[in-house]
Amino acid sequence: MIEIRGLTKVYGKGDKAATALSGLNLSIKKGEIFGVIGHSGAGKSTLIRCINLLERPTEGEIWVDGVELTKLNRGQLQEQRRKIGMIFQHFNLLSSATVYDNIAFPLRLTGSTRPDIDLKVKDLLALVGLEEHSDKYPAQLSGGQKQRVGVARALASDPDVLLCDEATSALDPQTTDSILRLLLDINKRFHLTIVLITHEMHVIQSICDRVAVIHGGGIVEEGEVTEVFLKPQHEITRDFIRSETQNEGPLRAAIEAKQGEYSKAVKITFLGQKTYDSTLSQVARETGVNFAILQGTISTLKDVPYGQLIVRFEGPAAAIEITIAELTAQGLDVEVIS
Ligand SMILES: Nc1ncnc2c1ncn2[C@@H]1O[C@H](COP(=O)(O)OP(=O)(O)OP(=O)(O)O)[C@@H](O)[C@H]1O
Repeated sequence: MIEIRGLTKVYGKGDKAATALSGLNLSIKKGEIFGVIGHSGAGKSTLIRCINLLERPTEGEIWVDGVELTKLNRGQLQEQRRKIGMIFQHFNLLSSATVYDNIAFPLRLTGSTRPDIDLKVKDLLALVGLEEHSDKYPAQLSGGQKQRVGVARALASDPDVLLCDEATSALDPQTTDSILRLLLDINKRFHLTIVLITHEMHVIQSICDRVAVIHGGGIVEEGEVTEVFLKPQHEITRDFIRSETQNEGPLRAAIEAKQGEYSKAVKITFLGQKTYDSTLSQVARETGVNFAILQGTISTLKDVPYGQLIVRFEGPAAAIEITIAELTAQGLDVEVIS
C-alpha cells in the first residue's frame, strides 16, 4: 500500500545542512495499523510528513497505492492527497469555525453539494460521537473532542490511508485510550490503512499490527508487534519496552539472592491462548521442580494475549533442564537468565 524507498531528507544547505532521514526503506500493507516509534529528534515527524509530501524528500521515492507521489505535478498530487487523511498532535482545527464547518471544510473545497455535505458531516459526527457538539467552536471542546473532530475531518474525503502525527501525545491516558479505540474501530470498519508515529510504546502495544523503530534517521528494527515487543533485538527497542515494564532493581536482587547449583532464573514468554493455560504448573509437577515467581506480566498486544514471567526453578540441575526442555517443547519461549 505504501512503499518508501531510499528516503533521505536534508534540512537546510551547506554548513547548516541537517540530515533528518537517510536512505530509509519501509513497506506498509493495506489495512494494517503500522506504528513508527522513536525518541525525540529521531525523524518521526519528518517521515510521516514525507508520506503525503507535506515535506519534500531530498531523495527517494514515495509510492501510495501504486502511484509514485514524488513524480506527480501539483494538480495530480492534490488529487492523490485526497486519499490520504491526516491528524495532528495539536489538532490543527480552524478556531473560527464550528465543529460542523471544520468537518465540512474539505468537502466544500472539492465542490460537494450542500445536501451531500450535510449527509456526510452528520454521518461523521455520529461516527466520532459528537452529534451534540456540532455547533460548538474548538475552544469549547476538550482535547479528546478536538481530536475526534480532527479524525472526522480527516475521514471526510473517504481516504484509504490515515496518517497520525503524535495524535494522542497531548491527551491524558484515558482520553488517549478512547482515541486509540476510535482509530481501531475505523481501521476495522473501513479497512483503512493507518500509519502512526509516537514515542509511547503503550500506543504501539494497544493498536498496532506492525512497528518500526526509528533512530538517527533510519529504521533500526521492524516487524510484527508481538515479535518486536517480546523479542526486541535493538537496544533502543529494549529501552522503550523497559519504560513500559516494572522497575528492574528489586528483580535483580531477587535473582541474585539465591543463585547456585539447585536454582535457575528463567524468563518464560507465553503468547496467544497459551497465556491462559496451566502448562507451567503441570510441567513442574511432573518434573518435581518448584518455582517461585519473581516478576510477571499478563497483558495483550492489540488483541493477542501474552504473558511474561520471570521465575526461579528450584530442584536438581537435571530436573531443571528437563523442565526447561518440556516447556520449550510445549511451545513456550524460555530464556535462562542466570
Ligand atoms: N524544519 C527543520 N529545519 C531544520 N532541521 C529540522 C527541521 N525539522 C526537523 N529538523 C531536524 O531533523 C531531525 C528530525 O526531526 P523530527 O521532527 O522529524 O524528529 P521527531 O522524531 O519527530 O522528533 P519529536 O518527537 O521531537 O517531534 C531533528 O534533528 C530536527 O532537529
